[in-house]
Order: sequence, then structure tokens, then C-alpha cells
Amino acid sequence: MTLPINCEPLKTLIRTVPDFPKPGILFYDITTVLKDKAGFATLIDAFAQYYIGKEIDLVLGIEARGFIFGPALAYRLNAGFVPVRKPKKLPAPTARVTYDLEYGTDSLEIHLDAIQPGERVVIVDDLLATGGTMQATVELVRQLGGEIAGLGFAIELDFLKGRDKFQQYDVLSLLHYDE
Ligand SMILES: O=P(O)(O)OC[C@H]1O[C@H](OP(=O)(O)OP(=O)(O)O)[C@H](O)[C@@H]1O
Ligand SMILES: Nc1ncnc2[nH]cnc12
Repeated sequence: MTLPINCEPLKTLIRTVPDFPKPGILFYDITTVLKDKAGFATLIDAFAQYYIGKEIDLVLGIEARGFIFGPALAYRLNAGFVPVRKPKKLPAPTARVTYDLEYGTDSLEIHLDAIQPGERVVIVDDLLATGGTMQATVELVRQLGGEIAGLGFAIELDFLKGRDKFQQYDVLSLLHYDE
């Protein structure tokens, strides 16, 4: 069996910004790893290695930062890509869910015809904090009858315990932070 890709060295490429976007929030900025060609490739390779062979039909990316990882991963898995978007961006009929964030509330939408019942879906995002965003997306997939094969994050903020919301799912986080 191939050893999992160790992403730990990429922590040196992730910038933390205090008090963004609000006082008291330590923001994990991925732009600094994205612009590093080996860093970005390592993240996509690590996701791909985990999901290859799991018969994934669709990769869903959550606006905005899930759009960075989702299409690259979908290409590697020979899967389709579906955008999950902030309200009023998608042109055709949608399902919508409203949710709480670490720093506010928001809504997400998906096209009603984006997933056929029984299709196997991986949902990706850059970061798991409270899990509200992913929980809303899981609800959208459930409404459309998709089968959730996995939830993938580049970064997990372990101390916010967002993972507890997804005990029945296969959650992959490439990097973990304890504070
Ligand atoms: O686990 P949660 O507490 O829900 O937080 C995680 C979400 O928050 C951030 O997105 P944000 O809502 O800031 O939107 P953006 O990607 O458009 O900046 C991040 O990219 C995740 O999607
Ligand atoms: N602390 C954080 N840093 C980056 N993105 C986030 N999304 C929610 N919390 C975040």
C-alpha cells in the first residue's frame, strides 16, 4: 500500500493573519501555499491519492475557496465538478440552505439538476472551522439524493470541533491546527 502523502511541511507555507476578517479571528491564509508550485501540487496529489479508486462521480466545491481545489481534484479523478454557490449567483432553479459561520451567517445554493440520485459525491473546501458551511452543503446533497463518499479539507481547525458534526462521514483533512 502507498504511504499517505505527508502534507505537514506545507504548514511553513500557510500564512496566519490575526484579526481578519474580525477582531479575535486568526485567519489561515492559503494563498501563500497556492502560489508555491510544489505546495499546490502536493495538496492536490494528497486529495487525489485518497479518493482515486473510490468511484467518485462528482466533486463539489464550496464558494469561494472550494473552487480552487475542486476542479483540479475532479480532473484527477475523471469526475465532474459542481459549484456550490453563495445566493443568487446560479442561473437555473436551485436548492438553498442558510447556515452559521465562525464570523456570521450565510446561505449556499446548488442547481437542482446538478446531482442525479445515487451519484457518489466528494465535497471539498479549503478549511473546516465550525463545520457550518460543510453541514449546509451536506444538506443540499442530501436534498438532491446524492451519496456522500467523502468530505475533504486542506485545513482543519481541530479546536473548533467541526468534525463532530460529520461522525457518519469519511472526513479527510490534510493539515491540522490545534490553535
Ligand atoms: O467551518 P465553517 O465555520 O463553516 O467555516 C469554514 C468556511 O469559512 C470560509 O469561507 P467563507 O464563508 O469565509 O467564504 P469565502 O470562501 O467566500 O471567503 C472557508 O473557506 C470555509 O468555506
Ligand atoms: N480562521 C479561519 N481562517 C480561514 N478561513 C476560515 N473560515 C472560517 N474560519 C476561518
